[in-house]
Amino acid sequence: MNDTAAPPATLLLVDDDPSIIQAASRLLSDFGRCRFARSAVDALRLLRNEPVDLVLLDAEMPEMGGLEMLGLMQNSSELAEIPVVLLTSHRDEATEEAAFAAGAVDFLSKPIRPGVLKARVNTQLRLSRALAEVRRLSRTDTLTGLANRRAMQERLEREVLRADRLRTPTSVLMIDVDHFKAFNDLYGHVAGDLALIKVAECMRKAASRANDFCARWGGEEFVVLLPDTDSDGAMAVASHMHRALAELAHPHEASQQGCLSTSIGVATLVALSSQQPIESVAHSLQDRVEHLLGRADAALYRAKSAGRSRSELAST
Ligand SMILES: Nc1nc2c(ncn2[C@@H]2O[C@H](COP(=O)(O)OP(=O)(O)OP(=O)(O)O)[C@@H](O)[C@H]2O)c(=O)[nH]1
Repeated sequence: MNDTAAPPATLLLVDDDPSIIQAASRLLSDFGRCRFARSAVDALRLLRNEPVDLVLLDAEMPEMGGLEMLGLMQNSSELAEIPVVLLTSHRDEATEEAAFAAGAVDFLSKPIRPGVLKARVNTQLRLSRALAEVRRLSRTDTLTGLANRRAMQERLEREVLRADRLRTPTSVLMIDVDHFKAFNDLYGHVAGDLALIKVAECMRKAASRANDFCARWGGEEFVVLLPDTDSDGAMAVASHMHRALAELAHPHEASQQGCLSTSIGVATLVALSSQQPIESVAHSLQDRVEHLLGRADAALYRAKSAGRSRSELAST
């Protein structure tokens, strides 16, 4: 009944009754790994430390019940998207309604009926995998496989918040392919698409730290986010990008360089000083992200005007 072609899942069983945990983990072992917790507090700790695909949660537990735990999960950005199936010995409509209102994806009454449990778990795992794939696709640029503009916007906002909290600098590169209209006109759109894929590969090579994040911003324009990176570091990454493209030497006879090149605008959000409280930052998160991108864009414009195939650093 379970989806045998699917990758193994991690299920978390939360119940204060060890016999339920034992029975459920035996029934569900075909789906992958079963983790268990005897209380909501232990379950929340585990969820914060390891990835879990589905939670089977007992509604009635001492100290903190399943509904309360579900409420905490729904209010946490890290945990809200993990599907939760609520298990309860109550069969009344009000309990079922309360489970769905609290954010449960399904509801099962005890005693557990093995066939029904397996079927419901199978359905929820398939749904959550499909949803994860939709989410991934909605954040990916299909041509280059890089993140898309929407994913970069979200990441930028998260990164600016993180940088404020940790008082670290953050930089962005705004990258635009030089004379790309002429490239398309000369070599055709298919060759143009292939060139964009090559540019994306060079970008990945140049911005290679684990937290560096590259996205296609639109058309032949890209943005790279460099967490924990000051302007010197960002200019160094920009140089790596120019070098990677020079080594690639992809012909572009309509450009003065003779090969594919980019112009880059670099902007850095300087770290808050230790005396500056986070609350003193006057502008909204969106305004700060826009301002940072605006500075990178203005620097990119200067790089284009100064002859292309170069980087310019935005003043702070
Ligand atoms: N092949 C291809 N071309 C694209 C894609 N997206 C945008 N373009 C083309 O990129 C070109 C961008 O042209 P412009 O904005 O005039 O800039 P440019 O020719 O690169 O000139 P500079 O930026 O000033 O160096 C346009 O011809 C777009 O059609 C794409 O996905 N594939």
